[in-house]
Amino acid sequence: MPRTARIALNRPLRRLFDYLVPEGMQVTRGQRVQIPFGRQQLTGLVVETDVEPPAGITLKTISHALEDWQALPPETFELLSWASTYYQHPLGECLFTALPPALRRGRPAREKEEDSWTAKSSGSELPANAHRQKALLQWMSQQPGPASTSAIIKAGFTRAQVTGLAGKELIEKAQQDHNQAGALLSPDLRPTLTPAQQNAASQLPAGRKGFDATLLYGITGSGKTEIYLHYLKERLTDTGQALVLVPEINLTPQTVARFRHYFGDRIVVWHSALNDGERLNTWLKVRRGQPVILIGTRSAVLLPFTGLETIIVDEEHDSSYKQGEGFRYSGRDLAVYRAHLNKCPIILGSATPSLESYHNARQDKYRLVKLEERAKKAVPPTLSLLDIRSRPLEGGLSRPALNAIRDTLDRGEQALVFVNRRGYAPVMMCFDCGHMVECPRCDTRLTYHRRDRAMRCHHCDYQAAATSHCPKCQSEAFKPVGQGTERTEDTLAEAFPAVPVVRVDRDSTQRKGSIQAILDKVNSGAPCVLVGTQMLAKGHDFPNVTLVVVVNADGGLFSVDFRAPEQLIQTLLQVSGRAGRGSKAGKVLIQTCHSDHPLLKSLCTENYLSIADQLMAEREQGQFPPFRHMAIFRAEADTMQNSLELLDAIKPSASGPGIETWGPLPALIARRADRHRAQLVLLSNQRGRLNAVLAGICQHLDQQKLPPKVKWMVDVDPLEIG
Ligand SMILES: Nc1ncnc2c1ncn2[C@@H]1O[C@H](COP(=O)(O)OP(=O)(O)OP(=O)(O)O)[C@@H](O)[C@H]1O
Ligand SMILES: [Zn+2]
Repeated sequence: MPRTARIALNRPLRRLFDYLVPEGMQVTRGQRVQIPFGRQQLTGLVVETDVEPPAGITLKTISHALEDWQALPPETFELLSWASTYYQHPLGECLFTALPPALRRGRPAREKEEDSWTAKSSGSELPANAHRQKALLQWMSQQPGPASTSAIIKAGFTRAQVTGLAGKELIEKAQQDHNQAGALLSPDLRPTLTPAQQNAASQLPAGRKGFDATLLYGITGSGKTEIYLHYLKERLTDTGQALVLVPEINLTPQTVARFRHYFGDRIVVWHSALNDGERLNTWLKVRRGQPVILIGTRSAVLLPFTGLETIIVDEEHDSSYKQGEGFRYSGRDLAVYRAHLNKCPIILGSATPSLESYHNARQDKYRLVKLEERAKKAVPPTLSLLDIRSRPLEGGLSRPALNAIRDTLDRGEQALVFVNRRGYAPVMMCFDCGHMVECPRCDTRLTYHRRDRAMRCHHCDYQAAATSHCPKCQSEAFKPVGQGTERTEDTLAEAFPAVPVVRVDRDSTQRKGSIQAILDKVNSGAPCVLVGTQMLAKGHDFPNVTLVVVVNADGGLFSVDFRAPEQLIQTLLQVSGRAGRGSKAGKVLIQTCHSDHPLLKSLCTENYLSIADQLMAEREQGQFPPFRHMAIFRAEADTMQNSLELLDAIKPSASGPGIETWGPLPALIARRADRHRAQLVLLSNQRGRLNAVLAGICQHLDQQKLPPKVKWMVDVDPLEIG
């Protein structure tokens, strides 16, 4: 009998393709092959061999194998195929997500040598008309480190300009930067664990064999990173691999530097800022089984480890672990499954654990280890609510808050002001006719960005020039309403002209290297005020920040999303946790119009776990996750009717014993980028049953001929509803 293989393609298709295997070729599951497909040659991945092809079909033959080893080793393959079923995402796309872009395109799996460059001059010696070369030098001087040739070309310059500058010796070749920063620290300079840390560390799994999950609840500033380092030092063998998942790398470069102090070159990083060459090289290192400790964001969980000995997920509650589109996996949850497959321990660490993980700990599925003291001599900050109902505000800040900032600066310390919104103001309103400027493509208002005189939609890419009068009635009583980071920045700059006011949000950190410049300024310790969004809440360790002001805590208090209270508390505690991490005590002022709200009150008096217990009771009462499993079918179409019709049609198959459905209903933002969105929510306490129902509906929808403008997707364990 001729040999056959079943192949997955990088296509959104819930089907696989059978091919003949040429005489003498060895193929195994997970291997890359080149196949004829229509008139093209495509890269495929072998899913099964020696299959029985459907009768009556003439099979084509595999052209060749791209290598004689499996690009996806067995555990990685199994992880992805499990994820494909769990998240109801086509297997081909899941598998290809785990390959670096070069390998997806069928390129050879060989290390890519690439030159990187640093500028040696500002270009003053260049002739006046050498505009592009000057621009390139300027661009290079703004980069955080050496720039690779491909990054330079990606930024719009040419290879000729690079060779030109190199010929004039205005730039020079450099060592690649990504895996260099942070040198090995001599062991006697490493901190010894505090007694509280030692106690926590002693409860971590001793053996290396077998699945074992720990939830490490360590308050902000308790030194969880130090625990991870000691743990790895003790448990990891010289030949083993470790995976450390983090929500963000670029925002907190000091975390990687601390790992390098312990492990030097064994540390490799994986994140979205790597170029294709760096991705391929790192991927190959992991695939070859080199004993790396890989620090990476979400998708690092899909790397082809072959000798994984332990996994750490830092800030495990962070929503960035969940992929928001396409293959909507949770990096944290896949990490847990990966630890199962690898039979290795996993540590999930956070000061504000997700209710999902905490639920697992309460059910004894995870061991709970607590670390409730700050490292060094720091004490947790004191939190208080500042009722702003009848207070005049300047740029969102009340007098007492401004006074507290002044006192902090006068003492030579730093203050951090948290605002939940970037831009200048969330809406522009006419005080004559009441008109509020909306996005023409979405059911949202436009945010006013004063720095670049624009009004932008934060939900689609729409933008318009800002005007000084109402576009509807031409009145000049046309004003910004509400707070954004830019507006608070202006108020602070005016109130404290003698100190730098540093804004940290997606707009101010877009340029490469800007985050580093900001961190350098703050780490110098000189008095300054930081103002920013969420970005400031994440893992930073600024020892001289002693005051945190939350401009408005009320956003999440009355949301329809059942996760909103959990997320609000997590954000407030994380941002509060930036205060008083050094030797000086920290203080947190939370401005609110609801100072008698029980949730905010408990924030000031109770620890996170006891608040989590209360939130958990509410979840249990409403039978929300983690007490039931949730999935959402979303539909998008040119009209709301089309979206609702699609969901109405699947509702009967979604409703059955053991499954509750809500909807279909229009989404909270019903129109987004001119697409009308609706959703159908499914809830069940039987994961298997829910999964089977989802699979049936997906299969059915795949076979439907839908109108061209109608799209659907399924989100399992969604983080956002609405
Ligand atoms: N045993 C120790 N001795 C001295 N300093 C320590 C020790 N452990 C941690 N630190 C210091 O304490 C500070 C806080 O540690 P770390 O950043 O690891 O906290 P964390 O638990 O990750 O906090 P968060 O959750 O708020 O990000 C750091 O500056 C770290 O260097
Ligand atoms: Zn829009």
